[in-house]
Parts: sequence; structure tokens; C-alpha cells
Amino acid sequence: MSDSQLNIAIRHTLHTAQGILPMEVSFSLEKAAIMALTGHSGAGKTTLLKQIAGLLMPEEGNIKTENSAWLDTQNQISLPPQQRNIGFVFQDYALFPNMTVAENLTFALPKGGDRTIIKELLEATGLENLSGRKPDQLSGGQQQRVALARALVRKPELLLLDEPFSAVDPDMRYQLQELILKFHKLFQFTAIIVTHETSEIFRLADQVGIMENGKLPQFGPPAQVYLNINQPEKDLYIHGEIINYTKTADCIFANALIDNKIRLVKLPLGMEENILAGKKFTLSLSLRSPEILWLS
Ligand SMILES: Nc1ncnc2c1ncn2[C@@H]1O[C@H](COP(=O)(O)OP(=O)(O)OP(=O)(O)O)[C@@H](O)[C@H]1O
Repeated sequence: MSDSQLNIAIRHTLHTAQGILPMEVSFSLEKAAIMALTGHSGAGKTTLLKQIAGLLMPEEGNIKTENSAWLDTQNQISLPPQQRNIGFVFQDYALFPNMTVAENLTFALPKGGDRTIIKELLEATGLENLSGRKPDQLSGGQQQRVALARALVRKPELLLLDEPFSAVDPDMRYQLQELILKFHKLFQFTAIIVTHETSEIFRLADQVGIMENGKLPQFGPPAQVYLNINQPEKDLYIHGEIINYTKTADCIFANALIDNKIRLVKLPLGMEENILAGKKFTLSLSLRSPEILWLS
């Protein structure tokens, strides 16, 4: 086994409206990587998340983390969901309606667990003042913040998010993405997020997997995957701030602060006056003619 934190190999038979579809997926993720999982409806994304969480048993496969085997069908190993160190966030919040925000979080804490995590999560989500409210007294975005906080109470090593922001407006979506990045920095979990939004994939993910008919034919860093696939895509606009840059004979390499991460960006010559250190910028990453390449 490689030194990846998460190794997944699964075979299953999907029963679709069109008939039987063999599912075959394998990939590895480094510790603390964020993977986006995307692809057409019915491709098998939710099924895969359920198999990883232990909510659905695949016919054959292995799921191994750094320290344990969650699934090894050959050796009849399949840990129940509560023994896999996982947090799960669904599209529809799935909060307990009869419990307050604080109670929803406390419910997720193991018996005798340290309650300081609850305070920490309420603070980080800005929900302290709402901690006594029940879910029906919260907006969709606030409910999703509670769902995210609740998924992190046990400090999971893997966070699974199934289209978590599809029911909120674009502004709230942006804020929730910020919150994921903030939590990721704090807790360093590995994450798999199902999303259909290309900008979200570029904003959050180190790796993207595109699922098609139960398979994962495309997997890799977003820039690599999207620049390789032969399909027209809309341009992306990325906001950032240049920290410094180096000029070579045929291009410019710039370190830029983009969404709280330092990224190396390769730019064409002739952009010098646009990329002075400290200057805020918007890069247009054209996926059709990639003259500006996102490198890391
Ligand atoms: N337990 C199961 N066993 C076999 N097949 C299943 C099972 N659950 C769902 N399926 C089928 O597998 C296919 C993939 O479903 P899934 O919900 O994983 O797709 P998806 O990629 O998440 O789609 P969407 O983007 O619409 O949520 C569907 O045709 C579904 O009917």
C-alpha cells in the first residue's frame, strides 16, 4: 500500500432505470486532501459516498485508511459506520428538528467527550447567539452551518459532503465554502465533496474525480483534468493577490494568494505591469485556450 491516507477500490452492480450498470472505482487520496466528485446524475456519486461511509455494502472491495481497514471483503472485514472515523453532510441538512443548535451538536459528541469542541465549533461558525434555536428558526445557510459543525464534532479524519450547498443562494454558498476552508485549516481532515459547480471544484479541491456510468475515468488535480478533457467549458475567473514573481525566458511564475492558499501560477510574458507584488487581480483561466495555467 502507498503512503496515501485513503485507498479505495470498489466493485458493485448498480440497478439503474436503464438496467444493470457495473460500478468499478479505485483511487487514493493523500492525508488532508480535498477531493471533488462530479459527473452526471445517476453516475454513482452518492452510492460511492454511502459505500465509503459504511451505509451500503459493495459486492467487493477495499477501503483502507492510514491506520485501519474499514472494508476488506476478501477478509470479511466491514466496519459499521460508527467505527469509521467519518463526518457526513447531506444536501438537506438532516438536523434533529426537536433539538436546539447546541443540542444537535452535543448529540454527536461521544459520551463523556470533551465539550470544548462544541464551543469551538459554535464560535467558528458564528452560531453562538443562535445556539438555543431550533432548526425551523434558522435560514437554510444557518442550518447548513450547523450540519457542517455537527459533522466535525468527533474530529473525523474523513468528511463526506453530498452536494452540501445546492439548496442555498450563491452568496451563502461562497460563505459556506469559506467555512469549509477555515475548518479544513483547523482540523486537517481529508474530504470528498460531491458538487456540480466548476468554480467550487477549483476553489476547494486538490483533486477532482469525474464519474461516468459507475466508473471514474478522470481523476487528478482540477487544472490537469479540465485542461485535458475535450469538451467546451465556460471560462473561470479567479481572484487573488500576487506575492512575488520570477521571470524566465518564456514565462512568468508568480506566487499568488488565492482563497487563502499560496498557489504557483504560470503566466505569459508581457503581463509584468499587471502583476506587481501586492496587487489584487482577477485571472481569467480559459479552459479552451489555456494560456494561463494554474500549476498548484
Ligand atoms: N443500493 C443500490 N444498489 C444498486 N444500485 C443502486 C443503489 N442505490 C442506487 N442505485 C442506482 O445507482 C445509480 C446511481 O445512483 P446515485 O444516487 O449514486 O447517482 P448520483 O451520481 O449520486 O446521481 P445524482 O447526481 O442525481 O445524485 C442509480 O441509477 C440508482 O438507481
